[in-house]
Amino acid sequence: MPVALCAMSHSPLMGRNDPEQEVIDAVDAAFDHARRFVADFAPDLIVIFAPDHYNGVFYDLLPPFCIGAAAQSVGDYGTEAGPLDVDRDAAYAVAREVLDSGIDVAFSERMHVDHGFAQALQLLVGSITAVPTVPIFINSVAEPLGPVSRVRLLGETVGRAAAKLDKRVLFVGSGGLSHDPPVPQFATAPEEVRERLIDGRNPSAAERDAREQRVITAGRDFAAGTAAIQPLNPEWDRHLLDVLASGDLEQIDAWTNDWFVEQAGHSSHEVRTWIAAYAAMSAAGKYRVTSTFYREIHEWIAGFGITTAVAVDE
Ligand SMILES: O=C(O)/C=C/c1cccc(O)c1O
Ligand SMILES: [Fe+2]
Repeated sequence: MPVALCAMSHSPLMGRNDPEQEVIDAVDAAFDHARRFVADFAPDLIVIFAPDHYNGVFYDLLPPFCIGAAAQSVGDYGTEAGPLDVDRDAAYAVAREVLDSGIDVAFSERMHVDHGFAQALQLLVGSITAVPTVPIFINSVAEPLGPVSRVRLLGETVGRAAAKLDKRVLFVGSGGLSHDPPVPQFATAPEEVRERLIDGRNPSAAERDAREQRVITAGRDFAAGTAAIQPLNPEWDRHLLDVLASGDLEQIDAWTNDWFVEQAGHSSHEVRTWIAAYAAMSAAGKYRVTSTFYREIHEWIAGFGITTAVAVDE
């Protein structure tokens, strides 16, 4: 059955700490294009790969990957809260295929997700319930991380499983590109923050607000050039976009996790979601990137990209 792809950066600072109007207009136009692309494709199912930012997944039990058969959005940064419309049968089918292929994916009947999933679904299809989904969490934040080659293999297997579903499947990757927002690192966090990283579910409204305000302020400082945040790396971002568009994804296997951080910041690991989505596309054969948007947006602490791709009939 037909497959298509939309990979996009997210940033919860959108609408809260905005760049100049010309940039907003350009992003809006790119999202309009992506929305038309998705509407024209008319997916029966969205398989979405996204990270979490210590809102749904914590160090009390931290899998590299998790497929949700049911999922609940926490509604951080004003994103839509509540249950996603998860296609449970499809989630089980995908999980079986992934496990059969030897990839030890975790599985959840109550996955908690944050803006990584919700913002992408809201921007592309209007809501977290507009189209049935299979949500797939990819740890991109909490070290230690496995090699990126495993993400590519996960994506390929998910793509093979999706091809057997007899549905029109849109693969979405949500995250990246180069960026290093102040998401805490367990290794360097003070004790009270560590406790939150281990078991931080259901923060009070005041706790959530304080945390979000800290990131919004960091975005303002970054745009003003006064934040101690690793710079964006547009050259690295464009190289990644070129590699993904080339279809030669195996070259990514040689990239080390340290290299991602050196080049593009800790949260550049979020491009794992793009790599998985493109690898899923590759399982159906050759693909062609049909649109690419890229801007450095300091206000949103993001090398900000949006791409779409279609399968090529051979
Ligand atoms: O506050 C967080 O949890 C994350 C914020 C953020 C900021 C900019 C880009 C991103 O991908 C983010 O997740
Ligand atoms: Fe993120």
